[in-house]
Formats: sequence, C-alpha cells, structure tokens
Amino acid sequence: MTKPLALSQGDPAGIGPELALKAWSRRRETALPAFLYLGDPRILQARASMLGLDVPIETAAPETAASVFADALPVFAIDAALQVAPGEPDSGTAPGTIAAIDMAVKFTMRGKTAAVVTNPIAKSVLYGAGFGFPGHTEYLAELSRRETGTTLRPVMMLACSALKVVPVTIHIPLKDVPEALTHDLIVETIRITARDLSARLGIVRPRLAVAGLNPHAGEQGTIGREDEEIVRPALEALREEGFDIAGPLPADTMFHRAARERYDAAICMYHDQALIPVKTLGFEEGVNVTLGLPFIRTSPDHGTAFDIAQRGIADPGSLEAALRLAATMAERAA
Ligand SMILES: NC(=O)C1=CN([C@@H]2O[C@H](COP(=O)(O)OP(=O)(O)OC[C@H]3O[C@@H](n4cnc5c(N)ncnc54)[C@H](O)[C@@H]3O)[C@@H](O)[C@H]2O)C=CC1
Ligand SMILES: NCC(=O)COP(=O)(O)O
Repeated sequence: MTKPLALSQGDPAGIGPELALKAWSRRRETALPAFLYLGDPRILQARASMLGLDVPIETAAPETAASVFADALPVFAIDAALQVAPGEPDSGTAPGTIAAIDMAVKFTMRGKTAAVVTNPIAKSVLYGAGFGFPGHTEYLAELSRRETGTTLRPVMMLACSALKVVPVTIHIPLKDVPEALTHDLIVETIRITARDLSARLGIVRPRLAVAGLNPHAGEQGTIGREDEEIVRPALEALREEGFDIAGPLPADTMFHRAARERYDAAICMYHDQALIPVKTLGFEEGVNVTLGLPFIRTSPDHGTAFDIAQRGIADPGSLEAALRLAATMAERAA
C-alpha cells in the first residue's frame, strides 16, 4: 500500500495521542501500515514528553507521509492553539477534533490517503460545542453527502476475531428503540451489511443471524409484539431477495461459541445488545467499521478513556487492529 492511512487525533484530552505515539513506536514489530496523523503536533509532542515516549514527530503531507513514517511519526498539522490537559475534556478542543475528521475524509475522498481511521471522540464534549451528530458514524455520512451530493445510510459494525456485530439502532435512548425499529430500517441495514461484507471483506454470501428485540425473541408474541410484527416480516422479505438469514433469534443464546460458528455477522436491534458481546470477547483487538460509506473508515472499539489519559497505560492494540483492517480493506478495494 503506497498511500498512507489518515488517522484523526480524536479528543486530545483522551488517549488518542498516546495510542498514535505507541502504535508508531511498535510499527516494526507489529508490521503496521503507514499512517498520517491529523492533529495538533504541539499537543502530540507535549503528550510524548509527559509520558516519556521518545518519538520523533515530523510535519508531513499525504504525499510524503509514507516515506517519513519509517523514521518519524508524520503529522498533518491542525492548529488547535490550545493547552490540553489529559483527562480533562474541554469543549474548546471541539473545532480541532472536528477539523481533523473533516481533513481525513477530504484526503481520502480525493484519493490522497487510503482510508480514514478515527481516534475516539467524546460525544458529550462535541455536543457541548454544538456538534449536531450522534457520533462519527452519522457525521461521516454527512461529510460523504457534502462531497458527493448523495444521502446514504451509514451502518456501524464492530468486529473482533471471534465475532462481528451490527446494531440496527445506534446512539439513541433505549426507550426510543422500539419506535425507531421499522421494516425499512432493518431491511436497509441488512442489505448494506451483506453488500459490504462481501465487497469490503470478501465474505461472498454472508450468513447473517438476527437478534430479536425482546427476551426469547418475543416468545411467539407473548413477550412483546415487535419481533412478530416488525422483525420477522423484514427478515422474510430479505429471504425472498436471496439473503442467508436466521432469526429473529433469542439474543441471550446467539453469542456462545457454537452459535457463533453458524453465522458471519450478528445483526442486533440496539447498541448494547451488539456491543456488549464483541467488547467482552475482544476488547483489546476490536474494531469499529462504518459500512455504507463511499470510503473505508475504521476506529478502535473503545472510547476516549479520560480516566487513564495521564497514566501512560493505554493499550494501542485496538487502534493497531483498526489501522491493519483499514489497510486490508483498502488493498482489496484497489
Ligand atoms: N469511536 C469513538 O469515538 C468512541 C467514543 N466513545 C466515547 O468515549 C467516551 C468514554 O466512554 P466510556 O464508556 O468510558 O468507554 P471507554 O472505552 O473510553 O472506557 C471504558 C474503560 O476501558 C478502559 N479503556 C478504554 N480504552 C482502553 C485502552 N486502549 N487501553 C486500556 N484501557 C482502556 C478505560 O480506561 C475505562 O476504564 C464517551 O464520551 C464516549 O462517547 C466511546 C466509544 C467509541
Ligand atoms: N459505542 C460505539 C461508539 O460510540 C462509536 O461511535 P462512532 O463515533 O464511531 O459513531
């Protein structure tokens, strides 16, 4: 891969800068693909000094990043002009955090970088600065729309070696889930998932297992009606289109080892139903992938971890997995 990956800084008060520094330091032993860090180099330098990480940092552009990467961590400078205290989130950092995402998408959409990899953001910090999107997933779809003029539906997938999961509804309160679950949302989410599992990850006819919303998938409609009235008809329509789908299945029994062997991805009805199993099975190597975009985007599965941002103990494994998966997908797409 000759083009670098575009890595956004994420919330600079979180562990994103530390992860980038550590991932770069381990680049040889982990055979890491080259990345260009988009963020404020002074914040990165300050974090390296604070944590005692001896990492040379060099200003670079997409065209020079891959050659710089062997000897220094290449940074495309986004000037935040701020002092940032690790572990102390501040809405004043939001413009720089957002600018790094914007630039990563711009470079990738214009073919200068191979894929977008995002360090974690704290949603509440960005909301405090007026950011109007639930998270990266929805914001990246909006950036795509601005570039292409086409509105699309982004789909969140979390993947570790043991499991892939897709939540149909994402960052909404639990009480709003039943109303948000519509026939069209389920059908469209599954179509996008199947298409991208095939196109982006090479799983030709993916086997999908779909969780019901209610305990025991509604127990034939006696514990909630949504599984019979919304989920099952959506799956039947998809089976008629030729998709390989099981469900609606009781969510509590579809993640044990033998059950996982029967499918390539689990489709879940809400955030925690999907993310609890994948983070339990593979927190250290889990990757968040956005499907349905015109470019590749991955991210670590974890958040900003403000609680450890001053301690130097953050594990870069999930970011490294996100970088590697982005590079693999980019190679497949090339
Ligand atoms: N892709 C993204 O941008 C994501 C952002 N978030 C955001 O992160 C913020 C904090 O969320 P939390 O629920 O606290 O989850 P978190 O993942 O930041 O932290 C949960 C626990 O795991 C630990 N942890 C996380 N990553 C680690 C790593 N690499 N090495 C060692 N320990 C690690 C933390 O110290 C903490 O104890 C929230 O504002 C949330 O919005 C959460 C998930 C993904
Ligand atoms: N819980 C997953 C998460 O918060 C990641 O969201 P996004 O920022 O990738 O949309």
